Amino acid sequence: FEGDLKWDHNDVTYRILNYSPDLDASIIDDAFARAFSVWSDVTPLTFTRLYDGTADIMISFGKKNHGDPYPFDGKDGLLAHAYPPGEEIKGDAHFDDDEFWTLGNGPGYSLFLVAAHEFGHALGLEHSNIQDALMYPMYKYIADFSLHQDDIEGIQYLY
Ligand SMILES: O=C(O)[C@@H](Cc1c[nH]c2ccccc12)NS(=O)(=O)c1ccc(-c2ccc(I)cc2)cc1
Ligand SMILES: [Ca+2]
Ligand SMILES: [Ca+2]
Ligand SMILES: [Zn+2]
Ligand SMILES: [Zn+2]
Repeated sequence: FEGDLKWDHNDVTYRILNYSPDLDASIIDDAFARAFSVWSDVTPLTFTRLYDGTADIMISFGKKNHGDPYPFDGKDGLLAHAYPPGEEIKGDAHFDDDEFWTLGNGPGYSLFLVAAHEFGHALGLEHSNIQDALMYPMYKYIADFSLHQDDIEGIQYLY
């Protein structure tokens, strides 16, 4: 998944291809929009939602084998993955629908937090070794989330 690529345009587009049954569609739409604004707040990037055709970041939920060489693994373990910027599958974000997607601190994983992390990868970021950074490789629930300086430096280095 690694690549030191970045988007060659700032007006990045995304499309939500399908939904998880765990949350209302409008809640999922909003979680993704908020996850994109985490990054647009600190860069010249804009994120525009498309409802058909091909967008840079094609978002989908899937289970186990879902059409690429990186199958998901059932509940827990792998939560999601996103490809670094580029054509076709590059930039796309896939979420494991064997997870229970939520927003609060209850059981399951925060779709907002995981999406914000995945979109970091979709923009070209790799993992951080700072525990409080969004791009740290381990999921943890954060109530009132804000980007860590390391995340900001990383994305501003690229864009
Ligand atoms: O890191 C990921 O994006 C995926 C895919 C992946 C696995 N190995 C690598 C190595 C390099 C990049 C991505 C991945 N791994 S994951 O176990 O599904 C995972 C997803 C999100 C997070 C995460 C979410 C929210 C916060 I805050 C911090 C980490 C940790 C781990
Ligand atoms: Ca793409
Ligand atoms: Ca999983
Ligand atoms: Zn995939
Ligand atoms: Zn990651």
